[in-house]
Amino acid sequence: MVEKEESKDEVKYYSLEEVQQHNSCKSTWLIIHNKIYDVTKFLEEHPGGEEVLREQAGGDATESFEDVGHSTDAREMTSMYMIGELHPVSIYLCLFN
Ligand code: HEM
Repeated sequence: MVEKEESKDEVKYYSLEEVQQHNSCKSTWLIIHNKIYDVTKFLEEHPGGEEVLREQAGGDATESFEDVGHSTDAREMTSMYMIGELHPVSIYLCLFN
């Protein structure tokens, strides 16, 4: 029987609270455009340095990510670290609180 290694069409949703727990160098998650990225293994490789990513750890890095004006290559690279999306309820709460 052939089994799929992973199902690409299944989106994993995380709440803002879950993302906020991953704010250390042991586990560093970021939100960019409502998508969640685990950049723990990328910290040392990031051309813009580790520090800028750490500053945003556990939170929404969309504005700083866009302010830098990342290249198309950098944008494509983000998909390697995407682990899921921000839960719609968290998006709603972020917008209206
Ligand atoms: C998964 C997320 C990210 C990826 C894959 C990524 C990737 C990259 C890459 C490939 C570069 C080299 C320049 C380019 O190609 O544009 C770069 C530069 C840089 N990045 Fe990121 N980046 C990410 C997130 C962030 C975030 C959240 C910030 C800000 C908090 C940031 C700040 C910077 C800075 C300051 C530079 C240096 C720009 C320069 O020297 O001109 N990056 N990044």
